[in-house]
Amino acid sequence: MTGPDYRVEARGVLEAAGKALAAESARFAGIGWMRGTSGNLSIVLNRNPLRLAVTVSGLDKGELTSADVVVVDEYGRAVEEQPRPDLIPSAEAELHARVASLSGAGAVVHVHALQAVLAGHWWPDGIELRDLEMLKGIGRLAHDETVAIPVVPNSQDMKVLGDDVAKVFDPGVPAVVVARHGMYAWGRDLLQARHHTEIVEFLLQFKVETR
Ligand SMILES: CSC[C@@H](O)[C@@H](O)C(=O)COP(=O)(O)O
Ligand SMILES: [Zn+2]
Repeated sequence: MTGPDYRVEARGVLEAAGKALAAESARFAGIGWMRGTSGNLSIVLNRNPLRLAVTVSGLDKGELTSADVVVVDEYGRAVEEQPRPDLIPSAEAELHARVASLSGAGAVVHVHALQAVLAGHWWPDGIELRDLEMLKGIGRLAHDETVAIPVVPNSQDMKVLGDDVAKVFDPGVPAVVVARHGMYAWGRDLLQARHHTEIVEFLLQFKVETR
């Protein structure tokens, strides 16, 4: 393992990740993008083998604590060696791992943000955007360039969802909409993943409201 050895540094690393994930969840819940138990977040702890700290499943995302975090592998399965092996990782942990692996991102955000769901409804084959200043916030041009946010159909099978995301994955677009479900966005760290989430939701709201 090239990153932190969980048996030695595990608790400190995981606690810091759990603290960051809980704070970020509360932030997204506060703006209505993680209503109820919806949404989940992850931070990549190690690349090879892939290990992510992911939020636990089924809790109110506005009320997570730093302990509500699980270490998962590339299939989203909880690894054996961790402080709380009894905790259940997010039902979507496998998709987080797939996105992290496809994109090389350091953090992945999944929110049930309404404009993403509406845009996925209107443009199920991809959402085209152009000539908007906010496109610069996802590393694209504000003028004369068309950027398409990919859309995949929803599924309860994370392998199917992951394969669909892989088919439409664009390394120049740090987000994908899951139709009738929500949005995944990612970045080099949790802060950039947050920024991408906020910017894409803004862009999608513009698109929906000007259709
Ligand atoms: C109303 S939450 C629906 C869930 O199935 C899922 O889509 C979600 O975002 C949260 O799942 P979780 O397992 O708590 O991470
Ligand atoms: Zn979801």
